Amino acid sequence: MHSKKQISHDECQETADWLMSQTKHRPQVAIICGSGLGMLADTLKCQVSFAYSDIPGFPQSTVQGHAGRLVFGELKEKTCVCMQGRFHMYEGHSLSKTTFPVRVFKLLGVETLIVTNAAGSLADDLQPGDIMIIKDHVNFPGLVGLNPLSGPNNDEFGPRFPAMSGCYDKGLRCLAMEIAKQQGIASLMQEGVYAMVGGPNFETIAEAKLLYRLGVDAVGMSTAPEVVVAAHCGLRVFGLSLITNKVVKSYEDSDSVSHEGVLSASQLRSHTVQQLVIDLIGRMEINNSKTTNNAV
Ligand SMILES: O=P(O)(O)O[C@H]1O[C@H](CO)[C@@H](O)[C@H]1O
Ligand SMILES: Nc1nc2[nH]cnc2c(=O)[nH]1
Repeated sequence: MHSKKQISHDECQETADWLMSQTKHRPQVAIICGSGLGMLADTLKCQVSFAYSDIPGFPQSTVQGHAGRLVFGELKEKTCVCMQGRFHMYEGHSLSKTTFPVRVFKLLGVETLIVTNAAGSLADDLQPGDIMIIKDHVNFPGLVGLNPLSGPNNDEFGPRFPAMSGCYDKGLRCLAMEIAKQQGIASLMQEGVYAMVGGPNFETIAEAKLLYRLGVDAVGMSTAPEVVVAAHCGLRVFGLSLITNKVVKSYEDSDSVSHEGVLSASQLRSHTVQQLVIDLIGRMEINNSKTTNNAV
């Protein structure tokens, strides 16, 4: 399952070329929507969308709440591409497949990647409905060698040993907090550390206690591989976790988490997340110039 075989630069290029032959949109910003957060894609103007099953080389989404569509369009004068549904390691995709879209985005000319996810909170002061700006992550699968960059390095994308110390852009984190204050939602927001675990089961109480002691603020089953690959190829990254549940970390607590609960909690706040992301895209500066906007 976790084959070391990397998807080659040529294979990524083939998919990018196919997409560029199907739409004149040339995205500057890519957005990966977390569980239940796919409605963000519906806000794009002049939309052109593709089912993942129609895109050469693309894996399929198998998780409820991940529609499986790639949507191109305009948002606040910027050209965007939005993944309505991401790929997770636990679905059985290799990590190279899981992160394949990120490299395709790079080849499409994307400069900034926005990742969103639904996550459980460990921090005492993060409640369901809160939004955590990801300032750093712990990539548990990566720490034991389940890393999308394992295998021969693809020098065309980036170096063998990429630094990860600044992988969540500080300027965008500050801008998001400023926007949250202006939108009156600052009380819902704080920065924190996201940990990726392999899933698909949720945490045992002992695992939850361990994560808590390690200083992890929120936990989920995605995002870190995408961010590692994005940082490797020089994309600027911004990440948000929508807190959908408290992780049960006491044997006295009879609460239990479910994916259905995660989806309904994320839908309750999806509009707030949307507004934040829309304004962030509107206010962020992009270095590469826009090549097209009005044609589909
Ligand atoms: O990380 P996203 O895709 O938002 O999804 C989160 O929600 C699912 C569990 O309910 C897991 O896939 C977890 O990673
Ligand atoms: N691992 C994990 N992933 C989640 N995604 C949403 N909530 C959770 C959670 O509590 N744990």
